[in-house]
Parts: sequence; C-alpha cells; structure tokens
Amino acid sequence: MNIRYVASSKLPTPFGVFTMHGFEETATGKEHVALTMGDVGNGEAVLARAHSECLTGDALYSMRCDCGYQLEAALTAVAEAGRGVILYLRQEGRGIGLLNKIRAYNLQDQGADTVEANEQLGFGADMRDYSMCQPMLSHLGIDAIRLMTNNPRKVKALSDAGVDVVERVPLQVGRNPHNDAYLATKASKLGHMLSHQDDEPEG
Ligand SMILES: Nc1nc2c(ncn2[C@@H]2O[C@H](COP(=O)(O)OP(=O)(O)OP(=O)(O)O)[C@@H](O)[C@H]2O)c(=O)[nH]1
Ligand SMILES: [Zn+2]
Repeated sequence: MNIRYVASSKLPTPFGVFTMHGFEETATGKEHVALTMGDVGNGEAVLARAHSECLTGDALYSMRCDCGYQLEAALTAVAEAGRGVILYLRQEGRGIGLLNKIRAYNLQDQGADTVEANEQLGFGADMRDYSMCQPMLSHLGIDAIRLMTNNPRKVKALSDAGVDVVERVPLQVGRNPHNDAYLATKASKLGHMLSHQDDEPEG
C-alpha cells in the first residue's frame, strides 16, 4: 500500500507524553495515526499494538466489546515500558464502517452473533486489511515488534506484510457481562486466543 507521512506532534495523555505521527493512504485518503514513545528506531524489537478503530468502545465507553479496555491497556503498557508504538488504524467495525457496525449491533440485539450479523449484511466476518502497517512502521524505523494481540490472523497478516513479529504479547482485559458472548464468539469463530480467565477454577 502507498502511504504518505504527513506530520508529527506531541500528544500528552493521562498515560504519558507520546509523539503522534499522521499518515494518509494515497489511494483512498484514509487517515491513520501512530503514537510512539521512546527511541523506537534503535533496532531492538518494539512493544507494539495495531488497534482497529472502534468509536463505540474507544471513545463512547461501550461495554459491548473489549476495544476501549485494550487501547487503555496498550497505552499503559507502552508508557510503563517507556518505549513502544500504537498504530491506530481507521478500519472501524472490522472494516465495514461505523453505520454498518450499528446495523450489525441491531442484528445482534435480535440474537445473531458478531459473525452471523456481518454475514447477514453481506460482509465477510473480518474485512480488515493490515497492509498500511508495514510502511507506517518502516517510516518510524521499526522492523521488529512484540505485538500485543489475541488475534492470530493479525499476527499472520503483519508477518505476511514483511513485519518481523518476534513475539505475541496477550492483551486480555475488559471481560464483562455485556461482552462475554462476543468474546466467546471471537474465540470460537475468529480464532482469538482467549483463555477463560474469569471461569471458575476446575476441581
Ligand atoms: N462488524 C463488527 N465489528 C466489530 C464488532 N465489535 C467490534 N468490532 C470491531 O472490531 C475491531 C476490533 O477487532 P477485535 O476482533 O475485537 O480485535 P482484534 O483487534 O482483531 O484482536 P486483538 O488484537 O486481540 O484485539 C474494531 O474495528 C471494532 O470496531 C461487531 O460486533 N461487529
Ligand atoms: Zn470495539
């Protein structure tokens, strides 16, 4: 993918002061952001998160998913390490967009699971494309990452795109009664590596 670097600035947050880098997909005009902290271009593998936009979870405190909790945990982890990168990717609703995600939520309110809802709307379960990540990381001088994710498809997509994913770091936070079924479907239908940390211990 052709991606154009536009500008950088400071971004103070409750977690620490990041540097924000803005990028634009040349073909579509879609805008993406990278937040970095510390010296990410020194050749050592960088703690990283590739976070897909979820307006409802990231900005509106939705408990239907785990996105907001994961974003906060990733920002905290990078700040604690003093070094890392968050790619904030504008592919809302696993690539179907905000309004279609609301349509999908409406179907879920009537009993469909997250995958069935996408399919009833004529979409694949996951329409995301991660091909902007490698050029964004490359611009930042990063070629090896320790990726915070539970999603094996994301690890594969980044590796296939030429990013050296040296380690997968689990990012399991925010399970609650409103997203329990959603997370169970992610594990059973989308292959997410989620242990049942909230289950009663056996025996
Ligand atoms: N279509 C659709 N998209 C959703 C739904 N719930 C969350 N999303 C979107 O899913 C994306 C996040 O994907 P997830 O599968 O939760 O997480 P992931 O990023 O692939 O995996 P992790 O790295 O482990 O978090 C964001 O773009 C959300 O907007 C849903 O029910 N339907
Ligand atoms: Zn979400």
